[in-house]
Amino acid sequence: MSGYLFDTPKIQSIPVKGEAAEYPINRIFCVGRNYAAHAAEMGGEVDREAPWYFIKSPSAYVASHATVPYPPGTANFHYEMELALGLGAPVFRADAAEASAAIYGYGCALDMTRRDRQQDGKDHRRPWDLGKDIENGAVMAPLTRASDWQPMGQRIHLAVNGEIKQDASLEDMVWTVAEIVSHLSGFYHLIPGDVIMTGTPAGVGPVVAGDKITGGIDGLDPIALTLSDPE
Ligand SMILES: CC(=O)CC(=O)C(=O)O
Repeated sequence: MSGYLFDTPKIQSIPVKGEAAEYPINRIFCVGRNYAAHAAEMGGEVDREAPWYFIKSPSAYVASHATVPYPPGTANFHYEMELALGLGAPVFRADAAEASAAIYGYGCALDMTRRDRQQDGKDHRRPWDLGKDIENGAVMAPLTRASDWQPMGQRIHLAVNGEIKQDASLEDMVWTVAEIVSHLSGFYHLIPGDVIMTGTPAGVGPVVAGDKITGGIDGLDPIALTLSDPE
């Protein structure tokens, strides 16, 4: 082969606290309904048998503190504040201890959602791609290495224009990060660069052009996103 027919998109990467090099994104997995109160506000229940997932394209990534246009194809665009983790070692069919040891770091994330398109998918028993896989819809703040921070029931919160909308504890997660990585490794050969967003607590809601979203998890770099007018 003598090269590609056209230029390929650059690899998306997340800054890491205290590191010059960035964390290159391979895949973005997202856990659905990992907080009972959010499952209830969506009219559902958590699945206690096993976690379940949807996927966002790496090209959906945007760095925290960006200003991005209100996306096309929705009249009900929602924020979802989440804890994200990035893997730093390969794992396949890992137990919880191996899974935990493979986590490179953690960061705040926003799983931006076209709620109307997601509902459409649910109503017609179709996939959620248009609801979840959104350009600029996988927002991530810089990662903190796992050696410097571990999830231990820290506060997770989000505000829109300064008004608190989501406020919970990481202890409320149905599936722990080790359980999630272990379970997902039963389906994929997970590798460094694979990112997992671990689900959102209750209090999701709509945003409009001009809104500023800010969020945080105690001990991690905060996250922000501002919405400008649609293109
Ligand atoms: C019901 C959802 O929006 C799924 C999801 O993104 C989450 O629970 O987090």
